[in-house]
Amino acid sequence: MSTHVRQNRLTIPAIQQRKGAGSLVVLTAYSLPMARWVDAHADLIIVGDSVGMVLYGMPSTLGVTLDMMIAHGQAVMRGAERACVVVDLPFGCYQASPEQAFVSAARVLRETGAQGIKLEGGAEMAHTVEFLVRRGIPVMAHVGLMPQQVNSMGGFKAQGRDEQSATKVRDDALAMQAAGAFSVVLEGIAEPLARSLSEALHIPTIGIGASPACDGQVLVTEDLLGLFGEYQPRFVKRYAELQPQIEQALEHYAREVRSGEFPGLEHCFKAAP
Ligand SMILES: Nc1nc(=O)c2c([nH]1)NC[C@@H]1CN(c3ccc(C(=O)N[C@@H](CCC(=O)O)C(=O)O)cc3)CN21
Ligand SMILES: CC(C)C(=O)C(=O)O
Ligand SMILES: [Mg+2]
Repeated sequence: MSTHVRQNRLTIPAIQQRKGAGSLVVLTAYSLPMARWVDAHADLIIVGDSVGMVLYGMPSTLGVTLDMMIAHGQAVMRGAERACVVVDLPFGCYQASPEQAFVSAARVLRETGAQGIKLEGGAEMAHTVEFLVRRGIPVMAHVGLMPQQVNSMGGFKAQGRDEQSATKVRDDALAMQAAGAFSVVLEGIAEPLARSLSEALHIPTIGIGASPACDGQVLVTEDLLGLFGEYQPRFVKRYAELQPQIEQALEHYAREVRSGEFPGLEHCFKAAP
């Protein structure tokens, strides 16, 4: 029996090779139970820094730390066994230098067992991505609407809607591909731009608010389950409304505790005979 390298998991090269071979299913997860549910259906799981907004109520992703990402990455790795898993590098742990990015990314891979990292940025991050990739760290790029740049963008605003902005997004994506990224997330960009980029690039494009022509699609899992109601970007489709069910169950429990209906004797331990 093999005691090491248990690899019935989709690999990074397998994901990269899926270019043009049917849509990749990508979802986020932050916890063990969500990772188990998602693992049955997704090719790739992203442990997103959106965790800060979805689970911690932060106003943006800027408050998320590397320690938080590692803790959530560990939980997800315990729950997922067949999907490929990549972890977002959070704001401030990779932008300063290629060396800083390497130390952060190495911690993620070493402490979580995830196969790759994702980082936001375009041409300005190309040198860093090349530095990581040449040292054995698979990098997923993320261009277009970059939530970690919310302050300079003045909000979560779609990108690439005019010629100048489209040229910037295109240059960013091409720079990430040239630097060796195995795939690129296209977030919040004009549809025709996402379509033409998906045709132009030889690495798989994963769209969120991008285009059906992307090589894969990603959504924040809580968004599609109706478990996150703070805001609703245009690109979210709700496949379930779980919040009312949770509210009803909790209301029922509270009512039964107050009326004395719960717990029944069947929920209690008998004395020793
Ligand atoms: N739950 C969740 N889902 C996400 O998709 C997500 C996060 N959190 N956190 C990190 C970023 C932030 N994202 C967001 C958040 C809001 C909008 C939004 O409200 N967009 C509006 C207006 C866009 C515009 O002005 O151009 C929209 O209607 O889509 C978009 C992306 C995407 N990411
Ligand atoms: C939506 C995905 C791509 C992401 O970056 C996140 O969840 O943080
Ligand atoms: Mg993210």
